[in-house]
Amino acid sequence: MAEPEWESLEQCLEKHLPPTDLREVKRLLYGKETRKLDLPSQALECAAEGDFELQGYAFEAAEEQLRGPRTVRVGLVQNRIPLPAEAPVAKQVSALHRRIEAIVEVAAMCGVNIICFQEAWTMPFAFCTREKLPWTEFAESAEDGPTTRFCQKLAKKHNMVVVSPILERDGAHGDVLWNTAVVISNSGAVLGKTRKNHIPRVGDFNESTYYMEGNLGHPVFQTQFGRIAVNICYGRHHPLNWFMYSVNGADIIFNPSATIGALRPGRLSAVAAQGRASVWLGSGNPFLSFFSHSESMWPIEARNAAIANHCFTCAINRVGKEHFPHEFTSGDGKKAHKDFGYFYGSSYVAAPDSSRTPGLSRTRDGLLVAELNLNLCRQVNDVWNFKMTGRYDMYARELAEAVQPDYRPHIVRE
Ligand SMILES: NC(=O)NCCC(=O)O
Repeated sequence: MAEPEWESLEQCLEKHLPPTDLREVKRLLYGKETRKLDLPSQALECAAEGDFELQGYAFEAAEEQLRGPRTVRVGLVQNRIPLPAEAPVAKQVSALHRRIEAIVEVAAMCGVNIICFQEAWTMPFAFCTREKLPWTEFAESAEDGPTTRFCQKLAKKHNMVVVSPILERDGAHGDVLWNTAVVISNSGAVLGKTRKNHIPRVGDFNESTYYMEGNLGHPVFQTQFGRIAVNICYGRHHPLNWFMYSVNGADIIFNPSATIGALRPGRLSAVAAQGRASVWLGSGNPFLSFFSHSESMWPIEARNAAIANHCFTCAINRVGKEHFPHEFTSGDGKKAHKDFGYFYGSSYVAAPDSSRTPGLSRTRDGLLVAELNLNLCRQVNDVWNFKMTGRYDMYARELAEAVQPDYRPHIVRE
C-alpha cells in the first residue's frame, strides 16, 4: 500500500500515461471533464505562501429557457493538525482557528459561497485512544461555543455559509457529547445543526466510547445558495443515509470525514495465502487486510451517492499522521502504538452526471473550490429518472416488515 509520500492518483496517471490513454482513463475515472477555474492570482499566491494546495473546477449544466443558471461555489478544506496532540487544548484550538481563518480568506478571494471543514476540525482525531481527558475538553456548545462564534464572524465577514463539524457538548441534555456539524448562515446566524447518524466500530475508530448515533434525523438546510445537508464521515458507507438527505431535498450533501488508508498501518506482503490473497506481515490478524481499505472505497462512495440521488456530494478528508502521548492497541494482535493514520486527504466533489473533480493531494493541506450549477440535478433527474423509477413505497413496506423481530427473509427454495 502506498505510504504518504505518494502524492495522488492524478499525479501518477499524468506522469505515466500517454495522452490518449490518459484521456480515456480520465473519462472513465472522472466522467465528463470538469473545466478548470481561473482562480485569482492573489489567491494562488496566498495559498502558496500559506503552504496549502488550491484547486478549482466548474461543473456545467445545459441552458434552460425558464430558469437561469443556479451557480454556487463551494469550498472544501482539508488540513493536518498544526500543533502536536500533546499541546494544551486551548492552544491547539486557537492554532486550528488561525489556520482555517487563513484558508477561508483565500476561499473568499475565490468567491466561495459555502465552505465546509473536515470532521471534528477543532481537534486531533483522538477517539482512537479511548481516553477521556483531555480529548473531551475539545467539546463545545453547537449554539454558542467559541468555535461557533468564530465561524459566525467568518460567515458574516465573507458572506459565506459555514459548515463547521465539531465535537459537541449538549448542555441542555445532561452535558452529553455528539459528533455534530453546525450550519451557519451567510448572515452569521446559526441556521441549525445535524449529527452523525452512524458511529464506526471499525479499526481504531473508537468513537462509540464518546458519543451515540445522532438523533436529529436528516435535516436539510435552506441557504441563500441552495439546499445543503451534511452526512458525517462513516455515514457515507450507508446509501440510505445519503438517500434520506436527498428525500428531504438536498442539492448538495457534504461529507466531512476523517479516514485512513488502512485502518491500522502495516505492510502488505506479496505472499499469497493459499493463492487467494495477500496477508499482513507479522502476527496481526490477516483478515483486517481483506477488509480495511477505506482508500479504495473513498472515490466510489460519495460519487455513487451523487449519481443515485441526482445531487452534488462533497467528500472531505483530513491529512497527516497524528501521534498521541499514550500507547493504544488496535485489537489486532499487534503491538500497542501511539500513532493514528495517515489520513489520506483526497477531497473531491462529485456531480449527478457521474463527473467528479480530481482529488486534492493525499499529503498536503488544501482548499478545493468547485463551481456547481445546481440546475444539473433536475436535468439529470429528467434524463435518468431515478426519483421517478425508485420503488420507495415498496421498499418502505418491505423494510418495515424486515425490521420486525419475527421477520423471516423472503428466500424461495425448491
Ligand atoms: N471518522 C469516521 O467515522 N471514520 C470511520 C472510518 C471510515 O469510515 O473510513
